[in-house]
Amino acid sequence: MEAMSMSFSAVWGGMVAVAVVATMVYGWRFFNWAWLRPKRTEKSLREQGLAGNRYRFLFGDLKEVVQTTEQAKLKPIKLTDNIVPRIIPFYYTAANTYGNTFFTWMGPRPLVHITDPLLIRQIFANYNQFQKIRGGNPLSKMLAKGVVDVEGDQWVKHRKIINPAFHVEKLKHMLPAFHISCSEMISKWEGMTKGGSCEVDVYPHLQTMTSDVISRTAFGSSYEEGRKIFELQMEQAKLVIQAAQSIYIPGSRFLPTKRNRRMKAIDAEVKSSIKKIINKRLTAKEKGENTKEDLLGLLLDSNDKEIKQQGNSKFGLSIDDVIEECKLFYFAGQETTANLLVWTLILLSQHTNWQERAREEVLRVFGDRKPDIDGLSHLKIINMILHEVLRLYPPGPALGRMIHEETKVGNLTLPPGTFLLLHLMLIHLDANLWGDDVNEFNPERFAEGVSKATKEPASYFPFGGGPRVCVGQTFAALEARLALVMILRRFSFKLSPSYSHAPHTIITLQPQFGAQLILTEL
Ligand code: HEM
Repeated sequence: MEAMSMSFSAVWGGMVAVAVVATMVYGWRFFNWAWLRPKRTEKSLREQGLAGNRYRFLFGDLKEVVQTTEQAKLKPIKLTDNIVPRIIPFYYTAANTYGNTFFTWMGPRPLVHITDPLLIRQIFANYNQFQKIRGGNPLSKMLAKGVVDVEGDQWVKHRKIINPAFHVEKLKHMLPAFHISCSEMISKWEGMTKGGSCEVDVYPHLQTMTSDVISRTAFGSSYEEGRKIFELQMEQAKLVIQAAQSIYIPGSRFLPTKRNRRMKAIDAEVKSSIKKIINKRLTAKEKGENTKEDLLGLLLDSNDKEIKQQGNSKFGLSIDDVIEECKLFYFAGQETTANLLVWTLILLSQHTNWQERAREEVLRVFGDRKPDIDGLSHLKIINMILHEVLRLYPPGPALGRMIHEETKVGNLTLPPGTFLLLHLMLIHLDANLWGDDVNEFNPERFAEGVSKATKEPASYFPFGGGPRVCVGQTFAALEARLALVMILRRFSFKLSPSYSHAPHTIITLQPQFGAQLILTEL
């Protein structure tokens, strides 16, 4: 009996000892992660001459970034004001305090801010070393994975299969789908103006149009189902942003919170809808039916070709991969193009001389004719205008990267795990690069092309750069040009007195209170 009780207490004692050691190990790891490592990094960055914020336990600058952004969003600004302090108030103040390259803290991670165009070009070129930011809440991935979410050989494989779907030769066949979506929007506006003028918040209309374009071009005849997917993806985007604005506690994605449950339900529904569309398509293909030349069809074809060429299915995408790519097209291609169009209409409302010049060009090139790919590719004034809008209002004002091993960036040596923020917009607004009129809307600066518009040719990055440059760039340019042609031909427009200038970012750069314009039928 005594022996039994002794062995019980020995076991109990052992368990307590294990628990104490485990607590100490995890406690130490946590302390190292949340305090010692960031402090060591801070010391090393300062020793290398880089200025930045003092590290604060666990949250770093996260709370202030959220607070200052919320604060900035409370008030609209004047049309002539610099928009940077409203969009990234915290980083704007830090840049003014510390200079061009500096660091802040994203939780316990150092965030090094880069505003040197040559350095950014190097980072884009070395895409294996400088990868997309990972970590945080794994549920955020539910919005879209696909090609944006892979690195190294996997990225090469995805990109190789996706690229052919976005060749201009293929996009040509999507022009009718662009045209239908755009005509629907124009008809709605005609219904509102009834031959005269009226105030329209054009932003939601442009969003519907660009989502319709993606629904039609991604899934062809199944675009009604595509629309439903789009709505679900929009809801998911809002939930992902909420999740991204808080520190992620490992394992908390499994908790049955309202947000977690909704995110998982949306993900399941989106995946199942896309799977149904794909299965229908595969059955049609097996029967030898003519499958449409939409993004999904092109993706499936390109995938088949790659597998046949390499003789092994591991070189192709799985059906789950294809689903993720389709989800990604909504996310990557819809808001971005809607934002480009909405800022274009806002700027042309202010700068009516450019609106007139653009309209003259449209009437000269097309008259009443249906816009074709040739004409759209030769619109010089419209092209200059779109370049200038993307300079002043890039849909992605800054891009994130991270490093996984000690890496040299310029003359800095950064530790593994460092995040980098590449400030495209700050470069687009740098007077040293663009001249004293940098804050003015002046499409003329692009009259001789992008390379002649700045003192340093590699200073314009609305579509990113290097091998991971936006795959949908020509798609977006074509869609935006066509939409502008159709709008300019039918309406003149100016800002309504009820418009408040309030650019803000929800992943992309948007007008916070909409875009109220007075449309007048021509
Ligand atoms: C005005 C419209 C658009 C802008 C300004 C834009 C901007 C960008 C930027 C800046 C990147 C690079 C991101 C980074 O390096 O971290 C990117 C990547 C990407 N974009 Fe776009 N985009 C637009 C339209 C589109 C469209 C219409 C699609 C597809 C339908 C699309 C699909 C993608 C994809 C798939 C990637 C990831 C490429 C990769 O990682 O290899 N984008 N875009």
